[in-house]
Amino acid sequence: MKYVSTRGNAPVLDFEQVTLAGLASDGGLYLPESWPSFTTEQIAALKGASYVDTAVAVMTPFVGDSLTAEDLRALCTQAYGRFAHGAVTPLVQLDHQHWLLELFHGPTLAFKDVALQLLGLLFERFLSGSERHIIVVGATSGDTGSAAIDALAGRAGVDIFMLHPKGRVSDVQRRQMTTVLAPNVHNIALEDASFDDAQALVKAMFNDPSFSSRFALSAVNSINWARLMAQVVYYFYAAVRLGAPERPVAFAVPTGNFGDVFAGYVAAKMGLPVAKLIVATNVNDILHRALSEGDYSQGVVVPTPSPSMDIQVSSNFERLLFDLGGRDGAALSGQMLGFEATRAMRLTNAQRDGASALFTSDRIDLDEMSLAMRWACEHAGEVIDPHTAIGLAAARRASLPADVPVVTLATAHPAKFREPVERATGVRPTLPARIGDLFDREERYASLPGTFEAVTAYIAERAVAK
Ligand SMILES: Cc1ncc(COP(=O)(O)O)c(C=O)c1O
Ligand SMILES: N[C@@H](CCOP(=O)(O)O)C(=O)O
Repeated sequence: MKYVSTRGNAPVLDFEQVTLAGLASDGGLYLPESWPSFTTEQIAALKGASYVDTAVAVMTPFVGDSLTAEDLRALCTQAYGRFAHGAVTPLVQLDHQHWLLELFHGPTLAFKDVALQLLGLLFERFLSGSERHIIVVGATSGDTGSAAIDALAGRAGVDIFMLHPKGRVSDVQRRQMTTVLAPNVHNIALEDASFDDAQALVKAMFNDPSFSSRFALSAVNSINWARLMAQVVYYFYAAVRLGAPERPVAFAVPTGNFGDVFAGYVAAKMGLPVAKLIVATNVNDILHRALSEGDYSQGVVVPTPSPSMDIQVSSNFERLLFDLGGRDGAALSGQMLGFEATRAMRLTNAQRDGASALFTSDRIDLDEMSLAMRWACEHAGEVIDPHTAIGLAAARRASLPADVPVVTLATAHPAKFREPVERATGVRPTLPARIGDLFDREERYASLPGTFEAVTAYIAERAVAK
């Protein structure tokens, strides 16, 4: 499998290269040069398959020659062996039509672990036997940071610099990052910044030749293709359990950077019968406006009780626009450069029509989010986190035929967001025993102004050069 950049002007790479590269050198994002396709029989053969078996089957076409089948299986077995549930991503039924797909049974209690546990092992595998030392730079609104740090802490050949917006992640999320004291982990709290500012700084580091030529930069955000590839798996795993390939299934996805729901789009392109992908946003609703009105214009980020979705520039939307716009790198590059200059763009008719065939969207406000948490607790006995609640609220409001199962992606454990959960439901979720002492652990992080100069100077002082 070969990978091409959305902006059409970067080298074509194989899977190993694309995993280590992260962002494309032309500022674009990599994606496969064509979508692998599964027949109905191949999907039916996944019935009863374990999570690891499903993962191997779904990811094999993407890894190409970079890993043998045995290697891929061994890495998946190791990555998913750390999950606290035997099904890895279990389904829980809420009522006759609605299910939760619990993606938070990994080490750091959010869906990010599904991909990042594997990505950490892929980095190790691809770096082993070489002298290379990679510098991972990442941005987090709370969950990617802890999952990436857990996956990379103490690994040889890697340093990780993780930027989070100071005061805009939950206390549990912050401590899950800042209490990891391994020498290769560097947490940076950006003062007066949003996640979007942090993400823009990360992209600027890749795009700045004088900085990026000094270090072997790599990415753990969903700009890295390998992240999305691993997330495609649970769409297959869930849909097959609910009747695919004979019965189409809809998914409601709490959305911010558009990575998780883009993985659903990839699953559909591969032949999985997906009835609808419901993109659920909080009041930071750039994606809802883009999908419902064609208006992709950046608003001011409003802090909410679902901080991981407080995002107004959704990196992976570029991948969708590229694919829907006929994969014209030059045209997409022009569209994205226009957005970068004016912070606004209109979707083309082809992009809008293409998106509306599969996607629908909704914007969920604070009251609707709390009501969904209360409904899940009172009617199904499930305590859910604010992000999941946004997905569930949109799922319950979507108009879908009654015979289509609707799966809401449960993206985080409620204990990561104890205050809003307790306010809505009266239940204060407890931290799982393995991190029960989180609030007794020592924290370490640097507070920096959110400027390119301050952050790159800090990294350059500590990072191993090429
Ligand atoms: C708990 C949680 N839910 C939903 C999202 C949104 O996912 P995505 O950014 O892939 O759209 C995030 C952050 O990515 C998250 O951490
Ligand atoms: N919600 C994320 C934001 C970054 O998203 P990513 O999927 O691109 O890594 C977070 O929790 O950090």
